[in-house]
Amino acid sequence: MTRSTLTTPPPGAEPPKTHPDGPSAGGSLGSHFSRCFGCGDDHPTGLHIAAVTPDGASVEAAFTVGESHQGAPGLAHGGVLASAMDEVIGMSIWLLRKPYVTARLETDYLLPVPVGTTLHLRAWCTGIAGRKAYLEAEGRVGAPGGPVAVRAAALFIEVDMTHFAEHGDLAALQAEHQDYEVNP
Ligand SMILES: CCCCCCCCCCCCCCCC(=O)SCCNC(=O)CCNC(=O)[C@H](O)C(C)(C)COP(=O)(O)OP(=O)(O)OC[C@H]1O[C@@H](n2cnc3c(N)ncnc32)[C@H](O)[C@@H]1OP(=O)(O)O
Repeated sequence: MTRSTLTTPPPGAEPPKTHPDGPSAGGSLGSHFSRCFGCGDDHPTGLHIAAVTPDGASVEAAFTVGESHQGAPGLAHGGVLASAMDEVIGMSIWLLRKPYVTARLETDYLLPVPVGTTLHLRAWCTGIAGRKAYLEAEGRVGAPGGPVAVRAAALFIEVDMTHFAEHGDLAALQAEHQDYEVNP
């Protein structure tokens, strides 16, 4: 991965501490929002990514590139692949049960990905420094051990729930996150 210094954990970064309320090893993560483009079951044209955590610390998902994901004829659009990376990275940091948002996403495209290909996605956190979380992801062709087609590195920033209330749709947030108080 040709990641930049901005997505590389600084000296002294700590390993992530997963939350006891998060899924245990082998568990599925579920969707964080039903209309999310990446994972929402109710999104009509979304990616519908469903992930599991093999170890409670990283996430894995399979994503099959469809007709609606094309850029060049018959080949996946790079922005769609970056979205899939962003989604699994976001899922992996959600294991900490703290709200984070993407601040920076770097993507390496190593192989063309034809329509019909199933990418085996994996994401994990490489360190936490204050509000900053450093994360990586990869997409492998055809099998979990297949050739790497896409790699990503990201910087996510921890926010509080008011971020979503102030900038987003508070009613939709409350409808699906009753367990969170916006102003505790
Ligand atoms: C519905 C409810 C769900 C609940 C939760 C569940 C979520 C469960 C999974 C989600 C799965 C979805 C996966 C997709 C995730 C998305 O797509 S999120 C959507 C896309 N991202 C955004 O909309 C974020 C937009 N940006 C912002 O809101 C603000 O810029 C940020 C990122 C919150 C930072 O603003 P801020 O809080 O004012 O912080 P700021 O002081 O500017 O920066 C803090 C530090 O980070 C650094 N930094 C900030 N931005 C950058 C950058 N781009 N590059 C490098 N460094 C940066 C700063 O330099 C600063 O460093 P230090 O000076 O401390 O060393």
